[in-house]
Amino acid sequence: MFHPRGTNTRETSNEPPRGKKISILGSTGSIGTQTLDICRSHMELFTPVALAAGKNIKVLLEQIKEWKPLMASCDESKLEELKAGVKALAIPGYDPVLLGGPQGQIEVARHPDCRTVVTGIVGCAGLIPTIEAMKAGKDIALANKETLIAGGPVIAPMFEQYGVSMLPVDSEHSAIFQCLQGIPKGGVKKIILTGSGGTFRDVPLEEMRTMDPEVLRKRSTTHPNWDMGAKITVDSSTMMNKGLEVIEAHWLYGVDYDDIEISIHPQSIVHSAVECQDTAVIMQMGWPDMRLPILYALSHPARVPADLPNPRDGRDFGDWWKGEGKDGKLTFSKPDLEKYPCIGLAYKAGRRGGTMPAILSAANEQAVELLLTKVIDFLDISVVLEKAMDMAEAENKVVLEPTLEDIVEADRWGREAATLVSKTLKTAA
Ligand SMILES: NC(=O)C1=CN([C@@H]2O[C@H](COP(=O)(O)OP(=O)(O)OC[C@H]3O[C@@H](n4cnc5c(N)ncnc54)[C@H](OP(=O)(O)O)[C@@H]3O)[C@@H](O)[C@H]2O)C=CC1
Ligand SMILES: CC(=O)[C@@H](O)[C@H](O)COP(=O)(O)O
Ligand SMILES: [Mn+2]
Repeated sequence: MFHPRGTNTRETSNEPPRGKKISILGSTGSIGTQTLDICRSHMELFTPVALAAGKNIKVLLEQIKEWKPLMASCDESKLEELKAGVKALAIPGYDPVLLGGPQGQIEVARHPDCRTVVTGIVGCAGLIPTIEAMKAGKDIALANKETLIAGGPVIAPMFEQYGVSMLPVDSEHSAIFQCLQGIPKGGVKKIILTGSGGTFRDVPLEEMRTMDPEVLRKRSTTHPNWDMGAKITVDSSTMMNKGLEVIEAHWLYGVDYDDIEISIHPQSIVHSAVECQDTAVIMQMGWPDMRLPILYALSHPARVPADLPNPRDGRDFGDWWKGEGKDGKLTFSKPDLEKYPCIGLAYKAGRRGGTMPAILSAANEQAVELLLTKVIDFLDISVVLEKAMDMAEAENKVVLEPTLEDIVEADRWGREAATLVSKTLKTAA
């Protein structure tokens, strides 16, 4: 039942890496900028050689000025602006390769000098660059969970085929990976994914139903503990993030859905746990700070010194042990599946397998976009997703042994289905 695949790494030395060259997809986002923070604090260990951004040219140019990567890419519509910006920097002797669009991301992902690609792009847009990176023999430091959730059936066989690893950056999966170090094969019984419960964790469902939809929408883009991009923050509010993480854990660790549990842990101090066959439970703890999982994905198997105080108040993790303030308490409870229907939908999609997770994840990306653009309300999200999954069954859209083309098509169809369903909702209203 438990068979780690992509996390079987080719690293053999416990010594810290020296000058490991990395590419970053989504360098201007939350994960991307924190990866560069880690490079900055560990200059001798990690060197970014290629950066891929979307439309944020201002931040990309600041990064180019600081890091002088050999290659940079951005959205096609911004390429001329990027070229002009780099020219205006007038860095003597510096002449990087500048690219645009999906091909630019692919070239960054498979840059000949890079060893590991940090995938901090958001959504299924990361699928093809990640696959191309693996084909080029690059290790993946995976933040972009949507890629593995949609592409799992195609990506899983590639670990052995190309001899590459996929180490988790997602905090829960990093926690599991850290807990697994030293547990012998066959020693694990169950994975316990912790989740904060999101911004509405203390608001009863009945009250949410009576709240102003604009208030719900605005609040759903805030997180009680983590500072992250908009899409994943909304996913935390619906707890679809945890549902997606169940599917991510299935693919990363080869674990059955029956052996993955979710626990609500409002403090986000325990990042996940592994229950062993002998009933021991091993947890990994730390501040809600992505810099640690990013660092570990890049330094594994070494543990390198780092100074990572709580990003929200600057305290050292040692302060936590003194039981100061609210952090002195750790609580755990079962999720309310009526309040968080997305959890049930994710288990259902995962168990169905094939392209159903790709359909669900794509429909969810679209539903979040429709929420942020005020087309649907927060409580509509799970309704849209359930209807999209039903539609996929009714129209025989689930391919059980998909090719990459089937997954790309499932992604396209899932978005379209969510849009169609959302129109039905509005008409009904
Ligand atoms: N943030 C976090 O703490 C965590 C994030 N993750 C996962 O990491 C991934 C990134 O999340 P996060 O950093 O929060 O997201 P952000 O929204 O902060 O950043 C997304 C990055 O991807 C780029 N981007 C977005 N869409 C596209 C596209 N279609 N093509 C090319 N580039 C694109 C953006 O470019 P630009 O801004 O220049 O337009 C930006 O650099 C997600 O999959 C998320 O689930 C997982 C665990 C924790
Ligand atoms: C930081 C990280 O890994 C996120 O996925 C985080 O876990 C989101 O918080 P929730 O626990 O609320 O989903
Ligand atoms: Mn997570």
